[in-house]
Amino acid sequence: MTATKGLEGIVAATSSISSIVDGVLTYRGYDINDLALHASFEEVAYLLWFGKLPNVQELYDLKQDLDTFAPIPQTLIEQMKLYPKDTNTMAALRTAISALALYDEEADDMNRTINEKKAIKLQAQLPTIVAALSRIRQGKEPVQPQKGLSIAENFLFMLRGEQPDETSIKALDQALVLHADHEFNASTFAGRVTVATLSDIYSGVTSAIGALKGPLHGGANEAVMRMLEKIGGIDQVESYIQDKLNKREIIMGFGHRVYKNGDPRAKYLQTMSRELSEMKGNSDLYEMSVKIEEMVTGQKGLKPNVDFYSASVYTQLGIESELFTPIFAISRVSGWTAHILEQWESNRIIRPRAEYIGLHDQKYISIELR
Ligand SMILES: CC(=O)SCCNC(=O)CCNC(=O)[C@H](O)C(C)(C)COP(=O)(O)OP(=O)(O)OC[C@H]1O[C@@H](n2cnc3c(N)ncnc32)[C@H](O)[C@@H]1OP(=O)(O)O
Ligand SMILES: O=C([O-])CC(=O)C(=O)O
Repeated sequence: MTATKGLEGIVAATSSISSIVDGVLTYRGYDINDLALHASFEEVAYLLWFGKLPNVQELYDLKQDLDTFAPIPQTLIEQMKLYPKDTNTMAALRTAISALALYDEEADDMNRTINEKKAIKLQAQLPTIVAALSRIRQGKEPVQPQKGLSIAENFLFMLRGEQPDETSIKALDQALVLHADHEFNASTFAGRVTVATLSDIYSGVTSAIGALKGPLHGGANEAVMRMLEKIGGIDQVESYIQDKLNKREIIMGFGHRVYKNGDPRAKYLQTMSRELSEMKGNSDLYEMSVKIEEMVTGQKGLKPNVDFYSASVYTQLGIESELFTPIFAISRVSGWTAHILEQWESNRIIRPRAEYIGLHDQKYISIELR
């Protein structure tokens, strides 16, 4: 038995949800480029769960369900108010999603239709929870979700407490489409491992949130923003990045386990970042990001991943950096739950082996003699 560090190149299972072949990302066989330009996030979520794009009636029904499920229990809101105000938002989200299970009488029901309903429920409630966490942290009352809005619009509405502008809604909706699924990424794999023991969907999503939080995965978008803040301005980019490159330190938002010639999602976020900077008449963040990319790609050949330009996009949408990774979760919960449902379709517990490299033939010595 020989281990492969980080399971690189290991095919862990089959899946029909998304694929990355020769750098091309598809959801259920649809090219991400097509979906990014034409599909709404709700259509994409439906596609991931049910394997086909919805027709008008199916999309209408899904939106009705999302509207019905979007409010969260008042008791959960009261609990969230007791979380420390300066806590990490992903840690708070992980706790809240775990707690949400306690208010769902069907949490442990393994019926397929009921689990599909729970997937839609989680998708509907995650944005409500993230917006509520943000407002509570700022000492404000959470805003109730409004019926008839898209997930992107409703989230921005609950966050800001006022109707968002069309540009912000469009940008966020496209970002949600781009982040929805990505075959066996770390958080999806964590979710699948959890539910393969026949544990419940909330446990699977809680595990996935825990894995997404890390800066080598979803947490990188927040880390990119922290780096941009630390650099401070275009004139400091060169010395800061050069120093990191010389020290062979990790630069957040670059590199990828699967894409070696660039992440197909990054260009949309870059375009979005540029367009927002042109609209706002302030291109500082965008120009800093471009300069960083020139240096990192130029010297190391590493390309920006989905997290790099999302940082400047979300900041220009007026969203605080603590919400960047939770927004990733708002999108990815569609993929996580689709994978959980797929895992159960032909389940087997996920239990690989370890290559033992520890000591051998140790003899027990009683405690007084150690
Ligand atoms: C949604 C997402 O999860 S996208 C990824 C988000 N994560 C980040 O942006 C964090 C920064 N990036 C990284 O840490 C890595 O590129 C990962 C975690 C994404 C992928 O990790 P791996 O597949 O294990 O990359 P791996 O270590 O094989 O990289 C190859 C080489 O490039 C280097 N490298 C990879 N990414 C970076 C980076 N961002 N900055 C500097 N060097 C890097 C590695 O140090 C390694 O160098 P070496 O061969 O001299 O040891
Ligand atoms: O696939 C990965 O390893 C990480 C990633 O880009 C994602 O989850 O979107």
